[in-house]
Amino acid sequence: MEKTHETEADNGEVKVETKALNDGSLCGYDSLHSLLSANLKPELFQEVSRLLLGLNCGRANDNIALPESAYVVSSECDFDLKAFCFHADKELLRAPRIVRVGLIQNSIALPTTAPFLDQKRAIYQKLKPIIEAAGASGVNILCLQEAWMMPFAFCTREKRWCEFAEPVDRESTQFLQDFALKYNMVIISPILERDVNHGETIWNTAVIIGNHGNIIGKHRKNHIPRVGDFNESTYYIEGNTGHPVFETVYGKIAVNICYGRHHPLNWLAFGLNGAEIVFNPSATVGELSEPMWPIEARNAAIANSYFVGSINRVGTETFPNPFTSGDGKPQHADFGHFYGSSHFSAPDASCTPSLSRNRDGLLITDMDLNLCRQLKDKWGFRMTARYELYAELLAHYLKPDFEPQVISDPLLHKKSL
Ligand SMILES: NC(=O)NCCC(=O)O
Repeated sequence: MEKTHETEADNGEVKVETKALNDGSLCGYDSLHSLLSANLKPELFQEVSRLLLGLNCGRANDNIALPESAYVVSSECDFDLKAFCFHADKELLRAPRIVRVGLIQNSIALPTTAPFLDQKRAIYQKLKPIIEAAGASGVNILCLQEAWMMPFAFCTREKRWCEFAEPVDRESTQFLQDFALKYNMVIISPILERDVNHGETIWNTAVIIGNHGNIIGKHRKNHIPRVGDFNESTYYIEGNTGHPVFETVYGKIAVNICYGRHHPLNWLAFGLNGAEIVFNPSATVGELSEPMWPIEARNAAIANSYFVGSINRVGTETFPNPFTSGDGKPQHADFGHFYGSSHFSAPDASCTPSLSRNRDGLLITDMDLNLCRQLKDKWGFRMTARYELYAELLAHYLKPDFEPQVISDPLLHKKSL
């Protein structure tokens, strides 16, 4: 990381100096938004924001005020707290359907060398005030990050980390059920699942806890990465739960876990099943995916006329034994920096500024779900999608004798004069 400073020499020449920073910030700023806002003239920043964040009902996202107690907790417990609002047009025949949605990003609480039970308990302790702040702020639906109850140890390929896996009705779910009940809140809890009834198998799973503290259901990660240090297929395989949409008292929600965000058909399937908000709990690092991060979520929200809540871990998790990435590069003991930057994208192409790149955080956003149908009516993506064309292509593609439809230039191999 580097921080830039402008200095003026005696001859009036402006020199830009850079200073190395290793705190996970962007040149000393906690997000791209704050970097731009601090360095651009207001009229330029407004224009850049218009394109970078889009406009919602013709204007920039409004901030919303939260109870004072939430700000006090965020400063005492040192987590980023931001709150915004997506509006929809007023309709004559339907009342607004406004829900308050929260995303939590966090680093682990103890070194990965600490006893496992201590690590688990410390994460619970760390999350408690953040979840309480969400509840006290009236959050209706809250989503945590991928495998929130453990370090993201899947880079190591060591099987001892499987000990963190739990059946869906166990400790981590019980911990969250109390908050769901206390705050009348739906909670999405992405965990490492152990399915005892199916031979103790392990899955990357999101548990959906209803506002009565009940378990509504679960969804298992559909697409498992084999990229860089993301050696997750050493631990679990592709999910077998399809693309469920969970109808909750606050709206229809679905979960596209991390690497699934690179698969447009995965996003589409949740949309076809009627999702109004799709959460993307993730664990991903700067070097691998940061330029993709804001684009994929925003594109999914636009293409499928739903809201997307993107959550990423924060910080660097260092493991006791070094590992390699199979790319000839030196062995190392961490994934790199999990860059946080959790945010919401809306179907009208607008999105909120992101949470910090290097601090724990809670992002709260009000959204009028009427916006989903309004965008369907406006752009008609569902009506113009030509699904039958693609169904036919895919059916054909899956056959062993498939041949790509390529029309070659008959003069392809003719030498130029
Ligand atoms: N957790 C996970 O699936 N990470 C894969 C890397 C990425 O998709 O950015």
